[in-house]
Amino acid sequence: MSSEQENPLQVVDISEINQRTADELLNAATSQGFLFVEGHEFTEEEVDLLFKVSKDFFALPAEYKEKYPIDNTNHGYTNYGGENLDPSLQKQGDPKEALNFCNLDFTTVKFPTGSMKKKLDPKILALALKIEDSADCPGTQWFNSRYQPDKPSGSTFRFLHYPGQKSLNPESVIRAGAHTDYGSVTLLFQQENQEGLEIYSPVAKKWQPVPYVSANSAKFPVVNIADQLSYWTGGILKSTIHRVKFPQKVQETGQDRYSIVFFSHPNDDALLEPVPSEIVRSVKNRGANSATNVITAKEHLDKRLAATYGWSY
Ligand SMILES: O=C(O)CCC(=O)C(=O)O
Ligand SMILES: [Fe+2]
Repeated sequence: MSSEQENPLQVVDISEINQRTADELLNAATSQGFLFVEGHEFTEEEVDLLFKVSKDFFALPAEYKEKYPIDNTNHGYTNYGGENLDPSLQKQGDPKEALNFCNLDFTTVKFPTGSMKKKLDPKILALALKIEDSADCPGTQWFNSRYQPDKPSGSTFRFLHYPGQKSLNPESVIRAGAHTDYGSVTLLFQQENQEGLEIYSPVAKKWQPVPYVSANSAKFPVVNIADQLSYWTGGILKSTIHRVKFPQKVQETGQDRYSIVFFSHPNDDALLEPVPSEIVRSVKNRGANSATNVITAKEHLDKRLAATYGWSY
């Protein structure tokens, strides 16, 4: 494994979906809430191409990019300073720009092989949590039944660009304010020498950098648990707080940071109720287990977006 920095996160090989991999995933998801995955079958070429498309887009003139401003479905372009991920602490928006693709039509997505589809299958989490069968839904299908490709969801694909700065102005040291993600699971690609992502580790109880990690030239994407999975599991799965800093090394090189993120959300109408699992029932008074009014995935997303962008619905 090549990484200059120490890596506080587990690398989980998801090429086989079985009880062993599910248990490894559960271990990472219930401790740091962040992990790396290998055996995912995204090719180097695909990822490099996406970074190129992203770089080309952000290099366009502002007048062009601003023709597609973000709307209240979370789709479109956010200009520099246009998003505040930590409104409780930050007065100004983050020093970054972003392009969101929402309202994605998953019914037209063609998977190249059957095995690829299997690897994107949330069944691994059902196995991990040992979800019980109910009259209308086998336990292994509990998550799948809430991710129906023909139904609307908040799933969002996002390009991010943090322009390089050589300034040591403490005001601009945070590139993305501290936050948790709004969906169920997030997948993130980053590039070498553009570090800066940090988690507030539930294990170490302090900020820890998430290094760029690769092996045999394959990049390992970061996977993190987000709010909705924390609700579904009474807080057992950790929706860990994270932010993007401006590390000294990167300030010295003045390097831009580009990241590519996929926020996976269940169908809008999915209820954030506790999953039928002994593991989840055993935790009392946390997350969805203690909620008197169970909310839907969309209600949760709208609430978070309203705080981030100052929108009202
Ligand atoms: O750019 C990054 O590495 C983090 C982005 C992020 O956390 C987000 O957009 O939710
Ligand atoms: Fe995030």
